[in-house]
Amino acid sequence: MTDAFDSRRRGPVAPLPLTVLTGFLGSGKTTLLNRLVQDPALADAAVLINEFGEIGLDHLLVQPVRDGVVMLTTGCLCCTVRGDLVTSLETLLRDRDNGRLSFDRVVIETTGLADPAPILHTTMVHPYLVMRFRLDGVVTVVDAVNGEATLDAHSEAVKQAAVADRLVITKTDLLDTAERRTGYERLLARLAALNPAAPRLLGAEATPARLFDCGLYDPATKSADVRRWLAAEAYAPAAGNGHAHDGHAHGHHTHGHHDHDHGHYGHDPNRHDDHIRAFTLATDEAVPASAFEMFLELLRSVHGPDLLRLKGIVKLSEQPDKPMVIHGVQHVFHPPAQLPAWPDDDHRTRLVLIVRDVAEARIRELFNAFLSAVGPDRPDRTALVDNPLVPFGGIDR
Ligand SMILES: Nc1nc2c(ncn2[C@@H]2O[C@H](COP(=O)(O)OP(=O)(O)OP(=O)(O)O)[C@@H](O)[C@H]2O)c(=O)[nH]1
Repeated sequence: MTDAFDSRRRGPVAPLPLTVLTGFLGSGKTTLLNRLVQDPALADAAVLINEFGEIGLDHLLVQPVRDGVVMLTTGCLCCTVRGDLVTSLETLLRDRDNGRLSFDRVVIETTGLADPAPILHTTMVHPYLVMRFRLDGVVTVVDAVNGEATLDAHSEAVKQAAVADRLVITKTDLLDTAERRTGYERLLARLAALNPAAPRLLGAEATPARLFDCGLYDPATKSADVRRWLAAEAYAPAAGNGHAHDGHAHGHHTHGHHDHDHGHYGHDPNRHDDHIRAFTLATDEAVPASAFEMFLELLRSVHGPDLLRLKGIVKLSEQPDKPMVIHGVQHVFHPPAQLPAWPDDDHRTRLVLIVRDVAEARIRELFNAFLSAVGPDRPDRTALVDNPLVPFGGIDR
């Protein structure tokens, strides 16, 4: 069957949660997966890996199901990626639809050097896959000992940390010298600044319960848990719009309480993480759908690759009681979802952004311009979009 409808249930099939597991070369992804696949909590999962060999499944009493797919005694399916990822996912879905395989979630392990964004794009942009999967979250593995050096040397590693919903810290057992422990403290502070909202889980804390279901929908309540998903409180205060949060990291699973100073620490001006900013925008004001769409379009077209992550809940003028939830990774946006009601008493538009090499003030100004909260020295919305002489004026870097 090749459409999104399951004839047995006569209706659209609920999209399957998809988790992307990323992390730098040697950070411990395979070791983590090896532990996870043995957990009965992954009995309903299909895990896509590059090679069975890497994960050393031999001792787990595997049962080959078909070429490239084995089932562990726990019920977890391990599948090697054959050809490209899209083909592998389509084949898996076909097998599931035909009752040949049974799974209710998918985990994809990326190769260490990979920028996770293309994988997210693949599943969020593909016209069929986007109907069948919903992004549950990005899990990024970071090595406690080598993590700092890796962040220094590789901008991809910084990006992997910045787009994560969960950070798993491995190799803390190797923090046996004062020097390593100090380096580790610095690493934690850097991760907190790069990605304030992502819980940092140490080795054994990285259980399926904490790694999965970090998407918008809470499977326990079958409703959207916007507060948890957005975690806006974890970000630095949303200064400048009068609706600032207090900016403290939410306490659970975080280790050490570090001030979020937007990455303005350290002495090396070329540090990759100094290029990353994480912040929130918030407002009470409702925004017309067309204006908000245009705001996103401008963000996307001008800052696309540098817009690492954007999540938000938006109060539209047309339907202020039914907020819209948006979710984007770089220039790709998940189809927006409309909620039947506000999930709690906080009825403000809140956007959380993680960007690279874009001044926070620029995006804040653009946002305010679209809200028509025009300052004397700022272009208003009309000037931004209607003035042919100043195309996209005022939103350069
Ligand atoms: N001491 C210690 N070693 C670990 C830990 N996690 C992983 N390792 C070791 O680190 C090395 C790399 O781990 P892998 O799990 O292969 O890392 P990976 O991210 O899959 O590596 P690539 O597939 O090369 O990207 C292996 O030798 C592991 O045994 C840990 O928590 N503590």
